[in-house]
This record gives sequence, structure tokens and C-alpha cells, in this order.
Amino acid sequence: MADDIPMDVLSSSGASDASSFCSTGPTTPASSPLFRPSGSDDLAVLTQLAHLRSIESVASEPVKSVCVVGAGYVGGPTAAVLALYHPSITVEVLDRDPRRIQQWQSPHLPVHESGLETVVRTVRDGADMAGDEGLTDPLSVQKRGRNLFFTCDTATIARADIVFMAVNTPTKTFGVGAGCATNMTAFDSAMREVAAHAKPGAIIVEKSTVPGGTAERVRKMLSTYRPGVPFEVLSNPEFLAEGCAIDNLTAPDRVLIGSAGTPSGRRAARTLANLYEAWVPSSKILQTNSWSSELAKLVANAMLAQRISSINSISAICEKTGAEVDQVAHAIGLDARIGPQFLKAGLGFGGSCFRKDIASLAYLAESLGLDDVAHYWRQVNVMNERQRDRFSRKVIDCFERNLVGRKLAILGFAFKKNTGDTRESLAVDVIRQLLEERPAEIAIFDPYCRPEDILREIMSVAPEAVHNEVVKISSDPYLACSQAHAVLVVTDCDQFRNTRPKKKRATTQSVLFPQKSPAWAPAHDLLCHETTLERETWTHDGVSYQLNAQDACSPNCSDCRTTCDRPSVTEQVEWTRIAYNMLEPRWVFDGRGQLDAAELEKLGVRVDTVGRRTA
Ligand SMILES: NC(=O)C1=CN([C@@H]2O[C@H](COP(=O)(O)OP(=O)(O)OC[C@H]3O[C@@H](n4cnc5c(N)ncnc54)[C@H](O)[C@@H]3O)[C@@H](O)[C@H]2O)C=CC1
Ligand SMILES: O=C(O)[C@H]1O[C@H](OP(=O)(O)OP(=O)(O)OC[C@H]2O[C@@H](n3ccc(=O)[nH]c3=O)[C@H](O)[C@@H]2O)[C@H](O)[C@@H](O)[C@@H]1O
Repeated sequence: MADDIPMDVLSSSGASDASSFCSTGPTTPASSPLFRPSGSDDLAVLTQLAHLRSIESVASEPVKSVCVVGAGYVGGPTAAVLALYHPSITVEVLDRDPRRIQQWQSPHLPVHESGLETVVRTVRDGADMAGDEGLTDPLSVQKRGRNLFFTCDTATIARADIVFMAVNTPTKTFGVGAGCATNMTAFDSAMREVAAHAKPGAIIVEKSTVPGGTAERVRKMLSTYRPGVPFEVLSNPEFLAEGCAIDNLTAPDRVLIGSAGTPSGRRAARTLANLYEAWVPSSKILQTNSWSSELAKLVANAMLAQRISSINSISAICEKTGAEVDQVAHAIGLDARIGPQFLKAGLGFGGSCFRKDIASLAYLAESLGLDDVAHYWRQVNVMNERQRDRFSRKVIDCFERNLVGRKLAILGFAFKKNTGDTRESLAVDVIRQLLEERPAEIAIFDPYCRPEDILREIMSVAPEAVHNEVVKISSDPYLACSQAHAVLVVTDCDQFRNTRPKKKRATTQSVLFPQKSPAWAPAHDLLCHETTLERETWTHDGVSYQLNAQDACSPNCSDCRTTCDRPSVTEQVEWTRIAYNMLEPRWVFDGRGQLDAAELEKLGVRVDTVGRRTA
């Protein structure tokens, strides 16, 4: 039995739906070409009829139930947003990891994203809601039921009209294609569950980033496991970026849907487009064939990453000349054909996707015999690794290649700001290289990462440093930097700046909902997230929601303990305080080019900035 799902959900669309297509007698009149009055042909006719009905149902029947397989950074937020915009659809998120599921059901969500908790609580726990009249008038308040559920029970698949596949697709580390090809183990194992349980006519949607041709492979897989049963397979890659997932999901630049191009494939694509049209303008929903859609996802990431490697290659030139990389980036970004985004030089790109998606693209090119193309894209990853090496080397050189006895502080461990994701953290490589020089201590502070995640990543490259407590995690930036000979800014967190960040431009959300919605940003910033009689309220799209209180955790909840230990730094750090407690030679290495070096130098520290020649 699925966890925590009301009985009416289970009874209205149980697994029996799947068989009901076959057990219902034909209603086709005798004159129909499908009708054969007798004998062994009956079964074939019934099967054919069932298929026709289930294919038809893809387009004609409203979607009542959605299953998202994979409760990760993509699956969780995607399911929550889908549930928010479709209160009448039951959204169930399936994961094989019980710990993840338990966290999604608790106050301690496994993913840190601005605005996510508010959305999850609204749809997972239900809320009171009211329109313009507001929540103060009891007569205008309505109940919003719960329609987001998290479970480990694969039976949930059988209830779904649409199944989104959002499991991890990392790089293969073994066998043919090791280091480049996509490891499809998780995807294929989840697909086998889907093939076993999905009801006829279900639409299977690839949300995961997969190699080109996967939709075709999935179609074959389905026809092997469930011969003769009709399913539609769509590609619908996700383009959200971590740290702004809710903004990206609620106001995407585009939604891409790839289908088989057959009439039923197009109908399935239309059904999926209808779901999105609840909040995305139809002009932003693109339909292509599956291959184009799958390839477009890899190419989008490759092109973004390529810009970063390009500007970082220029930063290397700047560091040896009088040019400043930010000035160069600004000057070229003003050309409308180039544009200003993704030109920020730094330590290179981290995160779970850019490197692996470029490797997958290069592997595809290589498998097609296009070695030059493969080499071209691989260079983007090569440049990226060199960027980190250059940074670590610079730190070591500034200490005349002797870090013995020195304390280094690392500000930021996540691969970018506003996330607690430690996968492919840039800091790991830097720390690994610095540890080779045997410093006395490396202290790490990050405002969002869990200490256990940081330690796990470092354990994978330098277990001894963790055991010997050379590497320490601090929940306080000032403690981390106290008595440090150098401070390295590794993540672009606004908390680490020494100047006010530039004002954010209005999000596209405010364009989408000009009058009604005050946009998500204020909701995130909790400006319209207030506590009224101890119940929090928030407003979106002209509707005010009053959240229900969350169930209390057990007294020995380990997540509560971790949360208490975690930093509460949301304000900018005071560099005066940091500088005061540093030891000579008081180096600050700005790996993200976001500090005002001249201001910092007034505090008596030496500053080295990526993409600028050191004074
Ligand atoms: N993280 C991101 O920002 C983005 C990721 N993507 C793509 O989305 C996909 C998912 O990425 P993330 O959410 O970051 O991964 P993740 O690792 O955070 O989550 C994947 C989840 O799938 C679960 N899982 C694995 N095998 C399963 C199975 N057989 N049955 C049920 N659950 C299973 C895992 O337990 C895990 O919770 C990847 O293909 C990734 O490339 C796409 C856009 C953005
Ligand atoms: O497929 C994915 O997983 C996602 O990958 C990226 O999203 P994400 O990796 O979450 O974050 P980005 O904002 O793209 O940053 C990636 C890395 O590049 C770095 N970066 C970014 C921009 C820049 O100008 N310079 C730069 O060094 C960031 O600090 C970070 O380490 C893409 O932006 C998403 O569109 C895509 O869906």
C-alpha cells in the first residue's frame, strides 16, 4: 500500500484499472469491422479493441493521476509545481530510497530551494485559501486538499495516466564508455518497474537527461516487457538550474516535448502540453521529434558550459596581462549577438550535469565516427579542470610552495550559490590539491551544505585528512576564518560579498501574472509569507494560502539536530571581522571574482582575484 495516500485516491484508480480494459466486454456493434462473432479470434479482437480504447484515452480523458519516479532535485520540485497548478490531479512521487521519501514527508526537505518548502507544504499538507477577499473573511476561505504524496511503493505507477522519469543518469564509471557514456542503470531499472506496472495507454515521459535515441529504446523495452500493450513515450527534458528551481519551473524559458510523431504520439504530446498550459503560455511550448528533444537538452548544457570555459580561458590571459576579465566580459556581452549571461569567470563550472552531459555528447559524436566533434566538446571539460588546477596552483605559489603549518579557510562548498548540493563541488578538487601540500588545517564554511555531505565528498578524495581532522567543517564563517593564513572564496554566495549585490531584475513570473501575482521572488524572501495567528500565509497568482502546521518531528530526529548545528548566515559576512582575525600573510583568494578588491585591501589583506593580474 502506498504511504499516506487517502483511500479515495486508491479506490478511484487502483491497479485494477490496468486489467479493466481487458475484462470489459466489447461494445462494438456487429457491423464493425472489428467484430468477429466467434472462436479464438475473440481474444485478439478484445486486445485490439482495448488498445484502441487506451490509445484514445491518452487524448480524450482528463489526466487524473501523475507519478514522478525519482524524488531528487528535479523530481521533487517538478512534482510540487505540477501539484500546485493542478489541484485536481493526484501527484505521487516514487523513490527507492526510503530516507529521501521520509525527508520529503517531513519538515526537513532533502533539497534546499528558495520557495520550495512553501509550495510543498501547500500541496502536501493542504491549506486554507482565499482570493482577493483575503483570508480574514471566513466566508471566502476554502480548503485546498492534499494532492502531493511521496512513496516507495511501486504500485503507485499503476495509478498514473502520466509517468515522469526523473531518476539520476550519471556518467558510466566502468566498462564500455567509462568516463563518457551515460550510466543508464538507475533509469533502466526504474523503466523495468514502469513497464511492469504502468496501465495501458499511460504516457511515459523522460524528464531525466538521457542519450539521444533513448525514447526509441524505451519503446522497444516496453514492447518486450508488455508486448502488444500500447504506451506513448515522450521526451520532455528539464532545464531548471539549481538555486532557482521554483522560478525556472514556474516561468520556464520554454518547455520542450519530443514525440514519435505518430498520431497517437502527437496526441500524447498534446496531453502533456495541456498540463503545462495551466501556467506556461502555449507559445513557449515547443514540439519536436524525440531525438531532437533529447539532443537539444545535451546541447543546451554544452553551449552554456562552453561559454564558461571560453571566458575562463580568457581569464588565464588576463592574469598574465593588464586586462581584467570582468571588463572584457562586460564589453563583449553588450553585443546583442553574444549577450551577457554565462560569462562570469571563476573556478569553472561544477554541479552534477554540465560535465557529464558534455561527456555524453562527446561520446555520441565519437560513436558516430565524428572524432573531431568529440574532441571539440571534450576540450570544454578539459579547460574546466585546468581552471581549478590553476587556482590551486596560484594559492600554493603565493605561499612559496610551502603550506606546511598553515591554516586555510574555504568559504563555500556547494557548486554554486543558493543550493546545498555538493555534487561535483569545485571545492573538492581545490581542497584535494591543497592537502597534498600538508597544511595544518583546512576549515570549511558553507551556508547551505550539510556537514555530512561535505565530509562524504572529501572522504572520497582524502579520507585521511578527514580522519586526522585536518579538514574541519565549521557552522560559523568567523570561526572558520579565525587564525587563517588565507581565505579562499570558492562559491559565489551573496553572503561572501563585501559589496551589496546588484538589484535583481524582475522575474519573468511578474510578466506572466502581471496584476495578480506579486511574483515568486517576494514569496521566497518571505515578504508576503507572514505568520498570522501562528499560521504562515503566502500569496501566489491572486490566491492567498494559509499553511497548515507541520507534524512535529520525533524528539530524537537526527535532521532536527543537524539543522540546529547548521549555520544560520543569511546576511553578508563582515569582512572587517574576518580580516582582523586572520594571520599574516593574510591572503584572500577570490575564486569567483565577486569581491571588491580595493575595499578589501583597505582592511590590510592581500587579494588575488580570478582573471586579474595579482598586484
Ligand atoms: N539537478 C538538476 O539541476 C538537473 C538535473 N537534470 C537531470 O534530471 C535527472 C535527475 O537529476 P537529479 O534530480 O539531480 O538526481 P537526484 O540524484 O537528485 O535524484 C534522482 C533520484 O532517483 C532515485 N532513483 C534512482 N533509481 C530509482 C529507481 N529505480 N526507482 C525509483 N527511484 C530511483 C534516487 O534514489 C534519487 O532520489 C538527471 O538525468 C539529471 O541529468 C536535469 C535538469 C536539472
Ligand atoms: O541540466 C542541468 O542540470 C542544468 O544545468 C545547469 O544548471 P545548474 O548546473 O544547476 O547551474 P548553473 O547556474 O548553470 O551553473 C553551473 C555551474 O557553472 C558556474 N557558472 C555559471 C555561470 C557563469 O557565468 N559562470 C560560472 O562559472 C556556476 O557557478 C556553477 O558551478 C543549467 O543552467 C540548467 O539549464 C540545466 O537544466
